[in-house]
Amino acid sequence: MTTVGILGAGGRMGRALVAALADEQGLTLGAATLRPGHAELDGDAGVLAGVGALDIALTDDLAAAAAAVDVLIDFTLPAAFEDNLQAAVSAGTPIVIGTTGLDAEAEAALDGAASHIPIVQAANYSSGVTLMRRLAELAAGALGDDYDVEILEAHHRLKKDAPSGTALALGEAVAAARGVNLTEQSVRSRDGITGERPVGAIGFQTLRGGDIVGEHTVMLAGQGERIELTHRASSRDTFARGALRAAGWLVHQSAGRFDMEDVLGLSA
Ligand SMILES: NC(=O)c1ccc[n+]([C@@H]2O[C@H](COP(=O)([O-])OP(=O)(O)OC[C@H]3O[C@@H](n4cnc5c(N)ncnc54)[C@H](O)[C@@H]3O)[C@@H](O)[C@H]2O)c1
Ligand SMILES: O=C(O)C1=N[C@H](C(=O)O)CCC1
Repeated sequence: MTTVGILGAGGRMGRALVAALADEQGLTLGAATLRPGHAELDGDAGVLAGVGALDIALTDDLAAAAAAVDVLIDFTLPAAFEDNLQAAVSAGTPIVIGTTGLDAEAEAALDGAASHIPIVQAANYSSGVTLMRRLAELAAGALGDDYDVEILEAHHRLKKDAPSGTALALGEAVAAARGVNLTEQSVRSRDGITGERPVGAIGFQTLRGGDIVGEHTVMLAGQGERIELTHRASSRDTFARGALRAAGWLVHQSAGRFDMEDVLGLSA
């Protein structure tokens, strides 16, 4: 049995992961952390997740949690990321990263850590979005600059980062297909007299409201037609199941940096 440590077990995704683990074959909850000062510290992780007692106490002792399990899963916040990664490296424990909104410094830290431990990172652990990235790459490469790409995303009102990590990953797929740099081609807002749309721009539109779990559309608009690739997540369980699948796969890998395409066997 593979033991899993959930970092940020009090969050929306943390609770979804603990709940999904309760009926997952071959994986079991081994540790669950909360941020220091959290009101539920020392409580039971299963009770907080709404699936009944699992006999795993919620802790803020990151080092002990990392040392106690076979694999860690991090869906927290960028501010917690550095400590989480350092704890994984110090304990030699593989880690699955779901946290989005990471900056260039955090990405560089990931590169360094990947020479010590196996790491999977994905902005979206659903199989559907993993396939959609491939479809977006194929469509953008085939259609070229005559088709304007706009990436639309919608999430719940509590989401803290924008555009979503998934939208940016879809943008990277389009940029790779076109052989351009995403940062140089991105248009993230429009207001006032913007002028005509630059050829080759990759636009991002962000919507926030209510309890929307996560929706993404890649629109490729040409003359007289447009294609729209859309993914709608209706439950966080789809992200949680994907991350658990990644965790089960990661414990059999050597040190290195992987993504969800590697986990699903879609890598070229
Ligand atoms: N990759 C994916 O498939 C996917 C899916 C959903 C969400 N996400 C991302 O996961 C992250 C979390 O999303 P969420 O909706 O669960 O947010 P959330 O705000 O509900 O949860 C984040 C949790 O992290 C906790 N936290 C902060 N610092 C901590 C620390 N030092 N130790 C332990 N816990 C700490 C917070 O207290 C909070 O409970 C976001 O970055 C989000 O974009 C990724
Ligand atoms: O709820 C969130 O936050 C989500 N974040 C990920 C992202 O930023 O792409 C995945 C979808 C849900």
